[in-house]
Amino acid sequence: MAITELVKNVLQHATRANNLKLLLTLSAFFIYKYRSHAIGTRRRSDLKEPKGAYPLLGHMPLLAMIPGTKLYDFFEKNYRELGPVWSISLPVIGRMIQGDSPEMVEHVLKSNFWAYEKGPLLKGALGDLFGSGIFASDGANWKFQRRQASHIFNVKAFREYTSDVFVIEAQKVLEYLGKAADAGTEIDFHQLMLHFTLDSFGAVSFGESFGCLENIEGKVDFAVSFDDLTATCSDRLMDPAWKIREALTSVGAKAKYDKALIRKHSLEIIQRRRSEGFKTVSTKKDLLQLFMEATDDEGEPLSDEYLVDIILNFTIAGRDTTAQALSWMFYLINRDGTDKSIMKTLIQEVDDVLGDDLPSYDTHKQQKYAEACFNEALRIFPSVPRNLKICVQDDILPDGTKIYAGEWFTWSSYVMGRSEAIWGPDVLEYKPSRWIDTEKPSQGKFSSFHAGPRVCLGMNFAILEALTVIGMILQKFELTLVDSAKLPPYGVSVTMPMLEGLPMRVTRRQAKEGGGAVAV
Ligand code: HEM
Repeated sequence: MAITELVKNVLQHATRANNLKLLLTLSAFFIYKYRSHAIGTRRRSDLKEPKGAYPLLGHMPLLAMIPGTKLYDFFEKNYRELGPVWSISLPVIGRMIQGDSPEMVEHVLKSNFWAYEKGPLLKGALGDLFGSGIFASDGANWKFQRRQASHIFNVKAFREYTSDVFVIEAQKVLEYLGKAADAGTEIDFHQLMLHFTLDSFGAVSFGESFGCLENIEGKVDFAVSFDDLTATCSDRLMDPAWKIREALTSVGAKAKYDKALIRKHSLEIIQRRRSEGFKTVSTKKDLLQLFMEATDDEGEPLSDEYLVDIILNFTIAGRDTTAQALSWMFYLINRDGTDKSIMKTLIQEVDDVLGDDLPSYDTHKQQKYAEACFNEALRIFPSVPRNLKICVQDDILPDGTKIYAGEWFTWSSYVMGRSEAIWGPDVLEYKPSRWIDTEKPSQGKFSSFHAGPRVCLGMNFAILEALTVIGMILQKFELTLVDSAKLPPYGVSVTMPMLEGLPMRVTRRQAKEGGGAVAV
């Protein structure tokens, strides 16, 4: 009753002049309240912040002005100037507390795991890509998928199956390199690796390659839609108004089209598998078959839509990350200033371990130096350079910083991988030897594969895939950068793509007595 009276009163006095006064008073109130931080966020004068916050908008204008190819440099600069803990506030998204130290990362991802989640904002932005798959899920749904997948990834037959797939797909890479070497044409190594990992994933997931390596200069619809949708979803993470932007531009319709194409293609494969059954001459099964044979907690088989989500999540998780790491590794080894003995040691190991033979599931365990090269590249250019989790229970970080429910904890493996305090004075040097005969760094120190209960499930899978293709390429070819002085610009995404690819030249290795280089 009292409210009705109040509303009546306000309406009676709601002249144009009064409305203006009310509006001005409210605006003044909000501008004063949010004078140094974004609307909707808590004021945190206890935290260091980069200069340039606006009333109501917080750091949004500052972030919007940073060119995409300099985003992580902004984080690195703040780390140097403000220390490992600092914060920004953004409208709609909220307050982000950056904590770039191994202790903080271990605290959030391991010790206090249940106080942090992916949260609805991430699910909304990435939902078209991830659906209800493992990446965007929390709680019971995440737990169920993690349990299923952990089991499957440990099945020996599956590991052997993947190993065979990588060899078959890497052979197609060699054919392409052979042609480029003979014709003397430059290649885009980054694109080649993206094709290799997508085709390998097609074969591992669905039992059939997507055919990208057979059509390198052309376009495969699935791959194009997959890339475009990944880029669209990544852009959403930087733009609180993405829904409006997409509704007003053609981006929204294209995202719908891409999502429909990818899902239709995946569903067709699943339905074909259901009607025709799994044809195999051995005991080896692909990922789809293993998940189709799995049951949920009630003992029911998984639905087709759910299977699509699961398989697509694995493809997204494993495709770009591994291809990017391989590309940055070949860049780092060949760039000006890198010790030339690194490549020689790597080739020597390939010759010693593989000779003229094809790699197998067992040989990759002996490629210790190649694995060190791969990890060292992931330290300097982590495939997931920046990450975030939303706090769901008030918490205190190891340095005493409070973090309240609804605020984000963010961290950057890119920044930590370049920190002298964490890695020592030679941090910017590409130095695989730091991985040899030393204790494995903690997950907090080397966080490129994440940490704690949600640590990357495909780490060994990625290493196996990488070592297979590295070994097979170096058995037969020498690769050099077209411009060894140029740092390839990175693109802003959830991962770390090379914006302009990686132009390389390729020559055949000279045949050597006692094995090593042979003709393709
Ligand atoms: C160099 C290659 C790779 C890197 C650097 C990498 C890194 C990561 C990172 C940082 C995460 C955490 C993401 C997050 O939750 O925000 C992650 C999660 C995950 N990765 Fe990888 N990954 C790689 C390859 C792979 C491959 C090949 C697969 C699959 C075969 C895979 C499967 C997964 C899955 C399923 C998760 C989600 C785990 C969970 O939420 O419980 N990854 N990976």
